[in-house]
Amino acid sequence: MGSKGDSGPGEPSASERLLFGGPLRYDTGWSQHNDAFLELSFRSMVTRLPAMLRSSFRLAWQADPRAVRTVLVAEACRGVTQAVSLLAVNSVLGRLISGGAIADRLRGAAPALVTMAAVMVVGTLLRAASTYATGRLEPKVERVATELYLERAAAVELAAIEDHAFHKLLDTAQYGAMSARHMISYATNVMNALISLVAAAGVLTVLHPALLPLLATMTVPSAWGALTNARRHYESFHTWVQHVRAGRLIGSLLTEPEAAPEIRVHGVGPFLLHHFHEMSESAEAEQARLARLTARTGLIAATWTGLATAATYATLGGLLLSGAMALSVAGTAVIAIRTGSASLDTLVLAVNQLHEEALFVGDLQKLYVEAAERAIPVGGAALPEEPREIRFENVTFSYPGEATHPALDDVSLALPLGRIIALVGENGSGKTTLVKLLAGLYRPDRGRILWDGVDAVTVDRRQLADRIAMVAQNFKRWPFTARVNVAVGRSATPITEERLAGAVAEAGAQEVVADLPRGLDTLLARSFSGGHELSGGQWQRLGIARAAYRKGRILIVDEPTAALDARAELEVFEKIRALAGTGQTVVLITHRLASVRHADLVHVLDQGRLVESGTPDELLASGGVYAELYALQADQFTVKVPAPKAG
Ligand SMILES: Nc1ncnc2c1ncn2[C@@H]1O[C@H](COP(=O)(O)OP(=O)(O)OP(=O)(O)O)[C@@H](O)[C@H]1O
Repeated sequence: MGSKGDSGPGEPSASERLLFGGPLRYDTGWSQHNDAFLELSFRSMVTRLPAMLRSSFRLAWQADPRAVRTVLVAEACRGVTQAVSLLAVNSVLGRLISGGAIADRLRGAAPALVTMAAVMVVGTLLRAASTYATGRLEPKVERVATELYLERAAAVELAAIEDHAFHKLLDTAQYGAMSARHMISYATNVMNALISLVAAAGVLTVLHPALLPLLATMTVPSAWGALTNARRHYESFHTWVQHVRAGRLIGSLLTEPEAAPEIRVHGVGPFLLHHFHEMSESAEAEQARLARLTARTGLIAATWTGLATAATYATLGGLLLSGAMALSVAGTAVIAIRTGSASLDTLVLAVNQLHEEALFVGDLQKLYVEAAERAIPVGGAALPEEPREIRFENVTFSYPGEATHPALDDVSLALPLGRIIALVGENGSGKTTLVKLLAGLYRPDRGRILWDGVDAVTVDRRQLADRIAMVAQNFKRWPFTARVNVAVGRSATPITEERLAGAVAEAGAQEVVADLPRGLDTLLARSFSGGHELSGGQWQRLGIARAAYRKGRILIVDEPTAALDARAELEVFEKIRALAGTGQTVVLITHRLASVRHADLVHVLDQGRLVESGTPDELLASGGVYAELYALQADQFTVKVPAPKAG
C-alpha cells in the first residue's frame, strides 16, 4: 500500500490508518466471546428432548389449556384417520388385484372407498380444528414465556444483572419465547407423523417382517444429518451470541443521538465502522464454515439413503423373483414403503426442528431456574419502625473480577437518622458503593449493616427499599412524559396531582416544567414525534423531584448538583437543608465541599477505607484529608487581582 498525502514516508495514509489499522487498531475490549456455552453430544441431545418437550407443554398448558386439549385430540384423531385411510387403500388394492369380474371387484372395493372418502372429510375437519387451536395457542405461549422471562429478569439481584455469565444467559434465553411458540406446530407435526408412521410400519410388518428394518435404514441417514446440523448451528449460536450483540451495539452506536455529536466532532464514525466491518467479516466466516459442513453432511446422508433405498427395492425384487411374495402384496408394500418413508422424513424433519427450538426453550428454562436462584429474597425480618441509626460494622465489599483493593474495606461508621450525612472522597473511593449497600442493592462480603441492631441481610427487602429514595449519579431518564418521570418514584400507587406538585416544588423544578411545551404531559424522548429533550441540569431537577415524590424516609443523593448552575446548586442545597428540618434523613454524596458545610456529619473515604469522620468544623480543624481537599477547592476561588500599574 502506498503512502500519499499528509503522511510521512513509510507511514500509512490517513484513510489507511482509519480503515486498516494504525492508531485505531486497538481493541474495543469485546473480543472475549469464544467460550462455548455447553457441550452437546448426540446422545445428550436425544435424551434431553423429552424433558424439553415437557417444559414446552407446561408453558402451553399455562397459556391456554383448552386450546392444548383441542390440538391434542384433533391431532391424535387425525393420525388415526390416516391409519384407517392406509388400511382402506390396502383393502381397495387387494380387491382390485384379486380375481373375478371387474364390476364385482369394484363393488367389493366400494365400502373401503366410502370409508376412504369419509375419513378424508373427517381428517379435513380435524385439520381445521387443529390449525385454529394452534394459531390461537402460539401467540399466547410466546406471551406467557416472554412475560415469565421479563418478570424473572426484573426480580434478580443487581449483582446478577451485572454478572456477564448471567447476561449471556439473558441474551440467549430471549430467543426461547419465540422458540416455544414454534414448538407448538412442530410438536403437532411430530405427533401426526409418528401416528401415520406407526400405521405404515404396522402394515409393512404384516406384509413381510424384513421390510421394516429396511424402511428404518432408509431414514436413519437423514435423521443423523439433520440432527448433526442442528447441533452445529446451536453450538455456533452460543459461541457467537455475544459477538452478534456487540456487532448490533456498534451499529446502534453509529445512529444513536447521544453518540452523534462525538461521532461528528471526534470522527469516531470510521473507527466504529472499521470494527463493525471486522466483526461482520468474522461472523461471515463462521457462516461459511457452517455452510461447508452442512453441505458435506448432506452429501454423506444422501449417499447412505441412496444405498439403503437400492437395497430395499432389491430385497423386494428378490422376494418377488423367489416367489416368496405375491405381486399384489408387493404393490401394497411399495405404497406402504413410500407412505412410511414420507412419514419418517416428516418425522425426522419435525423432530429436528423441534429439537432446535427445544434447545432455545432449554435456555429459557435455564434462565427461569437461575433467575429464581438469584432472585431478591421475599419476606424476612421487619425493620424497626423508628430506627435511630444505621451502623456499618466492619463492612467489606468487592465487585466480582479483578481489583487491586476492595471497593469497601473494613468500613465501620454510623448514619444517625434525621440528619444530613455527607460522604466525601476522591473518585473511586467507594461512596456510591456504600450507598448501594445501604439501599440493599448489594450484600456485604464481610461485616454487617445494622438498623438499630437489626441486620439488614435478614430484613424484608421490599420494606427496606420502601424506606429509601435515591437520586443515583446516572439515574434513569425514562422515555416517558415528565409526569411519569416524577411519579415513577412510587409507581405502585396512583398519581396524585397534589403530591406531584409538591415534589416538583421541593426539587425547584417548577420552571423546568413550566418551560415544557405541554407541561408535565410533555414526552421526554426526542426520538419520538412530539418528544422534547431536557438539559442535563433540568433532568437532574426532575430526578430530585422523583425522589421527593417517593417520600422515602432516607433520601440518598449522589452528586445532586453535578449538572446544576451555581444558582440552582445553592437552591438545591437549601432544599436539602430544609428537608433535614422535617426529620428526613439525607445521605449526600458530593465533591462540592462548600455545600457539605451544612451537614451534621461527614464521613471521608479513601480507597474504600473510612479515613475521617466528624462535623465539617471538626474535620477542618483536624487538618486531615477533608481539610486538604477543602483547601484545594477554596484556592480555586482566591482570585489574584493584578496590582495596578504605577504612574
Ligand atoms: N458495578 C461495578 N462493577 C465493578 N466495579 C465497580 C462497580 N462500580 C464501582 N466499581 C469500582 O468500585 C470502586 C469504588 O467505586 P464507587 O463508584 O463506589 O466510587 P465513588 O467514590 O462513588 O466514585 P465517584 O466519586 O467517581 O463517583 C471503584 O474502583 C470502581 O471502579
